[in-house]
Amino acid sequence: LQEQTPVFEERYLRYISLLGKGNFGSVELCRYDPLGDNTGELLAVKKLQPSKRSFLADFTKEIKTLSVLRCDYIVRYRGVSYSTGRLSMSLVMEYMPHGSLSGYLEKNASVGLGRMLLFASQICKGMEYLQSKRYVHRDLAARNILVASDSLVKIADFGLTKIIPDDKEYYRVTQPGESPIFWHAPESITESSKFSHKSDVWSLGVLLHELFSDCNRHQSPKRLYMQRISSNTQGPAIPMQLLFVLKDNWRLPAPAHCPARVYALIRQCWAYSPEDRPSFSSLSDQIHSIAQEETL
Ligand SMILES: C[C@H](Nc1nc(-c2c[nH]c3ncc(Cl)cc23)ncc1F)C(=O)NCC(F)(F)F
Repeated sequence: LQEQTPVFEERYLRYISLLGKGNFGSVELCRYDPLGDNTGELLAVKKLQPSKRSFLADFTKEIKTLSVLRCDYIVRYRGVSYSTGRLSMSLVMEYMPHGSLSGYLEKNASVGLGRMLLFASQICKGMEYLQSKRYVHRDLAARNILVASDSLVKIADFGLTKIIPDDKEYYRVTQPGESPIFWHAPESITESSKFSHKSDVWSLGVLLHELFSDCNRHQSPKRLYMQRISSNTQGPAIPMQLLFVLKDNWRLPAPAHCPARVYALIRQCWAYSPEDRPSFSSLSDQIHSIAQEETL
């Protein structure tokens, strides 16, 4: 890791509570309190479960990914903490007091159109920045957006992020883990498992659908897709059934109370062929003009 990686001494990281679990380990709320007087700052510490070597390699890659990112709309990396005892390391990030966007919207159903569009444009700007670094997030979903304040959200969870090689326009995944296929573009679901900035645009469309459904789990992408592909399919049939309805040009229906112009924008993100999908900067512009019209 680069020498400028700040190191937080484990002995001053005081555990407060568990923020959440992932298949890698867990994220804990800690206070970094070297003075021992509770004046230290709150931090989110991602602890890797003591596990297989591959996890450590991926973890180090995630740390390298995050450490070069400097953007107001991306969760801020703070450094690392080494635990001598367990010979493992933790990733230290800024703590976002309002938690994930999905949790926030379930708690605050009164988020108006103006703020929804503000959140959408912030996520687009964060994705524009990621694209400028040739990063493909690959796991864009409301559960992976964090809420800093009532007017600021940030993209988080770079565990699946890949860098597109300079000579290519996409990244091909060899070992797709348990992928969130209901957020994946068709070309990422088929055997080719291709991921690009345009497949991130597809996932952003699904994220906007969640946003304008207030992340209501009864209208979640997974629930709606499973209803459509007749929920009696189990196992391997699901990706194929999903591809079938997408090829047949079926898409998630407009969420209740979703303005027609917003749903039209979401549908652009779900163009079957990647090159027909808009760029993040075009999406930002369109969201901006919708915000001006709709909130007049
Ligand atoms: C496993 C962890 N899960 C959770 N994290 C938090 C959280 C609150 N505040 C936070 N501040 C900084 C961080 Cl990194 C997480 C949180 N809240 C609920 C969770 F279930 C996680 O990383 N989730 C991915 C993402 F960060 F994108 F939401």
